Amino acid sequence: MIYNTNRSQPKQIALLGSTGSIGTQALEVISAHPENFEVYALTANNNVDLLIQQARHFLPAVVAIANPVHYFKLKDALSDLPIHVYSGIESIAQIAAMEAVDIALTAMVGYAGLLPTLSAVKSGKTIALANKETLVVAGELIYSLVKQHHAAIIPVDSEHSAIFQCLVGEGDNPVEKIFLTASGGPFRTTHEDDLSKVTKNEALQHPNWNMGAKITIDSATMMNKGFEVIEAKWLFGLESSQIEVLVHPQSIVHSMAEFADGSIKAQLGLPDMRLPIQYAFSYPNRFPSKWPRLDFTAYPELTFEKPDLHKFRNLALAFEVIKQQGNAPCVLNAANEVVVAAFLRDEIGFLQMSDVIEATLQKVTFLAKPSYEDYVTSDEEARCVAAELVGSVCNM
Ligand SMILES: NC(=O)C1=CN([C@@H]2O[C@H](COP(=O)(O)OP(=O)(O)OC[C@H]3O[C@@H](n4cnc5c(N)ncnc54)[C@H](OP(=O)(O)O)[C@@H]3O)[C@@H](O)[C@H]2O)C=CC1
Ligand SMILES: CC(=O)[C@@H](O)[C@H](O)COP(=O)(O)O
Ligand SMILES: [Mn+2]
Repeated sequence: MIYNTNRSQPKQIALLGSTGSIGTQALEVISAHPENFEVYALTANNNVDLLIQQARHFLPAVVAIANPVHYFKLKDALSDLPIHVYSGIESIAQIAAMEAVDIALTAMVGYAGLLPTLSAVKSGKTIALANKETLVVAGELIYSLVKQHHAAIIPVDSEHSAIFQCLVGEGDNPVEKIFLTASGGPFRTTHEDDLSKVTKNEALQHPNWNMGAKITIDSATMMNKGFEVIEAKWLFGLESSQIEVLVHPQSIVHSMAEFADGSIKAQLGLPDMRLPIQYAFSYPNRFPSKWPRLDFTAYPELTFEKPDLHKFRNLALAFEVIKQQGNAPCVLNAANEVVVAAFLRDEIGFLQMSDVIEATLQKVTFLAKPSYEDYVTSDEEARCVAAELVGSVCNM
């Protein structure tokens, strides 16, 4: 079988966040299909050594480092190669819009993904979206621009890829409801009273997935699932009442979609992000893979339970902000980035993260119909409020 469908040239991929967990796995996918995919651009923030190594191996047309401190080291290290070198987040946004780019993979973490994603959308690109924070912050704006510029967003997040795969072939059949599965994180069975004592190292031990530090903490607090509810709302045009979170500790059923006749489709597989990344690149085709496959007999029990919204207050807060809309999800995201960073620096405890987020949501000015500039100022205001609450300095 020939998998290079309808194309004489490999798809040119801009890997935004190539040094991270998603970025490095995306490079494995590209390496496995050199006839179909080529690296056009690589970007990072601080890990200049890995970026240099990746650039020398994959020979992209362009590389960029967000933190300008590393620019000269990067430039010097690649001076013998025909690679354009840039620095700053604006240059990453420009790369996402470059003519030659077929797919922009947004694999950078956090609010930093917003500007490059907006740029890719405004250029009508196909975006393989891993950076869920962009849709949390500004989902409404992103989707109005997607429509206007005929861009396409293909989800990479495992749950959303699962639902996307369930929807293929359904045409106009409406989805009645989706079930977003959640592992429950490392503290699923920890008693609520003991959460005040859990450590950073315990929180960084995800039961099923090996991911970057920020999303791993988000999984431990279940903020990740709250973000994913917001992400699903925008990706699939659903009301929050149509989205149910189901704790599924095995992370084998990646999510499910229920249709008008009561039929439920699920997508299953081992917890391995290479599959959703590859599908986002190959869609609407499926390419072969050599990664390990699911052996059902190794998982004789697939279990499901309701999430505990009292214990995991971040998930409850995410449902609250969905009701409020406006800039509330943007504030939620900014406060969360501040508290996760503070928790990772051992400055605050696990439960304080929800306290600070809740207080920040109460203090920041609510805007019902935010523009892009409003999102920028809301993000800044929320970061300052949250920083003060955790006892650190606001740098804005
Ligand atoms: N990891 C996973 O399995 C999954 C991740 N996601 C989402 O994908 C995104 C990436 O996650 P993950 O790969 O785990 O994260 P990592 O922390 O492993 O990697 C983040 C990447 O973003 C870059 N980066 C960080 N800050 C900035 C910045 N300010 N400007 C530009 N680039 C920046 C990093 O560069 P450097 O290395 O130089 O710091 C790195 O390349 C997140 O939004 C996450 O929620 C979604 C589903 C699953
Ligand atoms: C791999 C992936 O998509 C993560 O978002 C994962 O879902 C995190 O696990 P939790 O279900 O614990 O949030
Ligand atoms: Mn996910």
